[in-house]
Parts: sequence; C-alpha cells; structure tokens
Amino acid sequence: MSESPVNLDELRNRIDAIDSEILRLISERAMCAQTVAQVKTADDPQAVFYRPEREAQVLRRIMALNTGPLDSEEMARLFREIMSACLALEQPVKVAYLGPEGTFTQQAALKHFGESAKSLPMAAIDEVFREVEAGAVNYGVVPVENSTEGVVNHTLDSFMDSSMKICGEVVLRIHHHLLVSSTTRQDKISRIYSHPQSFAQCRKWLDAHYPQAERVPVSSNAEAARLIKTEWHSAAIAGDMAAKLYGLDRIAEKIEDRPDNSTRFLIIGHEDVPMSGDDKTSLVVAMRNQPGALHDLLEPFHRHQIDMTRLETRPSRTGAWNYVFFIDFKGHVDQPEVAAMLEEVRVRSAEVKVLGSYPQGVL
Ligand SMILES: C=C(O[C@@H]1C=C(C(=O)O)C=C[C@H]1O)C(=O)O
Repeated sequence: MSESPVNLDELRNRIDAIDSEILRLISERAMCAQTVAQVKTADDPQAVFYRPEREAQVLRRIMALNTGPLDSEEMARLFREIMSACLALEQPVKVAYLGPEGTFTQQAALKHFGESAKSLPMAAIDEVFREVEAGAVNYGVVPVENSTEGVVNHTLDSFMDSSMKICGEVVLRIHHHLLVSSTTRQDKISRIYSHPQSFAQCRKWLDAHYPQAERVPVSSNAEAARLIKTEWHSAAIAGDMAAKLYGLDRIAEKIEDRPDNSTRFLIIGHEDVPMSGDDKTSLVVAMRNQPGALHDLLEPFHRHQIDMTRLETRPSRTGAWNYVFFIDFKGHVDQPEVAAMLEEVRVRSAEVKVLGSYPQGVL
C-alpha cells in the first residue's frame, strides 16, 4: 500500500486538541447562560428563562456567519442542541404536543426546543391548549397547515376559544415511509394503516403500488405503526420517529406525492414575544356581514405594504352565515407601520384578536 500523504496520527491529535477546545468553550457558554438565568431571576423570581426571540437571533447569526464546509442548517441544528442543553441546566422547558409519541408533532417540538426539552404527548389538540393554559407545561406544539392538504381546522377553532398566544412556528419537511415489522409477509400486504392526512399525501403512490390494499384511517401515524406490530399482513405509513420508536423496517421511503411536502406547527404559550427582527403575526378577524367586507379588510394591508402570507376563512359559530378570517402576515405588532395598519383593520371589523407576533421559523 502506498504511503498516505497526510499522517493519520497527526490529524487525530489535531482533532483531539480541537475537541478539547470545543469542550472548554461549550462549558464556558453554559456558565454564561447560567449567569443570564441568575440575572433574570434577580429581577423576577417567576422569570421564564426561555426567550424565543433571542434564540431565533442566535441561530440566524450563526447561519449568517457560517462559511462551511458544514451547511448552515446543519450548523444551526448543532447550536440548537447546545442552547437546549444550556437552558436545561437551569430549567428544562416542558412542552405538550399532539401525541402519541413518535408523531411528526413530537419531531417538530424537538426540532424547535432541542432534545433537552421535556416533551409530553397529549391525546388531542384541545388538550394541548388546556395543558398550557393550566400552567402544567411551558409551551404547546400543534400542527396548523400542510402544504399538500391545507389547514388543520381543529387548531384554528381552538384559538377562537383560547387566550393562548402564538410564540413561534416551526416548519417540518414531512417524509412518509411504508413500514413493516419483522414478521410481516411483504408479498401479502392487504391492509395499510395511517392518519387520513398521510393517506391523502401519499394517494398517488398508493394507487400505483398498492391499489388493492384496504386503507384503514387511524388517529395518528404513530398509532398506525403500533398496530402493525401484531398483524403479519399489514403495513403502516408513518415517519422516521414512529419507525424508530416501534423498530419497524422501511420497505419504501419518501412515498409522499409531493417532494416539498411540509407541515407548519405553532408554538403556543402565555407570553408576548418581543421583536426578533424577522417576525410574523397571526390574527383572527370577525367581519360585519356586509357587501365589500373582505375588500375593506384587505385594503389596509395593501396600502401599508404588509405582506400577507396566509388567509383562511372559518365559520364563526356565532351565527349561521358569519365568518371569521385567520390572517398571517410578515411583521410584528410593535412595528409602527403594523400598529397603524391594525388600527385601521379594527375600525373596519367587528372584532380583531391578535394571536401573537413571533419569530419566523429559522430551522
Ligand atoms: C441565555 C439566555 O437564556 C436562554 C438561553 C439562550 C442561549 O443559550 O443562548 C438564549 C435564550 C434563552 O432561551 C438569554 O436570554 O440570553
């Protein structure tokens, strides 16, 4: 064998030295974060350590500074975990999510808060709201829209009855796999379990590959994964977390019909979040039932050049033909032009409820 041009031992010694340095710096950072916690509690013993706007700024700064060879998202993910561990030193963030364990919502919760957060599965979206409202957890994570299937009505409806604030958003690329257990007869699959949204997102693939199999809708992908453990003729459609949790094999990967399939989740909590420099705001607006109402509502957004990113209509539940609008736009309520626009919308509408201003999803 020819002599390698670089000396492996030398390189490994260098890596060891770099690791010692990284270790020292991470510990120094953790001590700094501990001091921040002391400063925060000195002012207010009930202070919440977690600051969504600051975390978004830290991650954005790292991504802007990064020059490779690791890509910026990968680098931000590493820093996400460092921050999560630093925060957990003081007080692990407790997060309720739409369960069961192994769902995409849990994946979204961990992506947003890092692996050191304590995540607790809830059986339904309104339970997530209730748990946050009761103060049993610091934050909640619920799905709100999918790029293929549209809005999660249950989440929007929950906001109408709740005083919870939106403190953040997280977008997750959703990859579905066809999963089987070690005892499944792969040539005899006659039944496939999944959540109705997942079936809808994989419809074409299923029509092409398993046209004869019975599609059985269940309450979550994780539940689908759990069920097939004992059925030799069944498969499940679910994501990586569920596959790992139940020790299942992927016989077909990334079977979603659209390669850009993603779901947006909202983080709900008690506090208003200060500006991070790149924020979004969500509103619910009830309009008076009169001609031109929608035009009147949209006109101030246009005039103040505010970028609306979403507009959804839902029945208001107060009268047979009254509607409310869920609106997302870029900007924060503390920005003067946003405040001016909101004032005009208030005058023109029956009711405006600001659900929250929060940092745009970073990762
Ligand atoms: C250290 C702070 O507290 C927490 C920890 C952070 C960090 O590790 O960088 C950032 C924001 C907070 O969630 C802070 O507010 O600066």
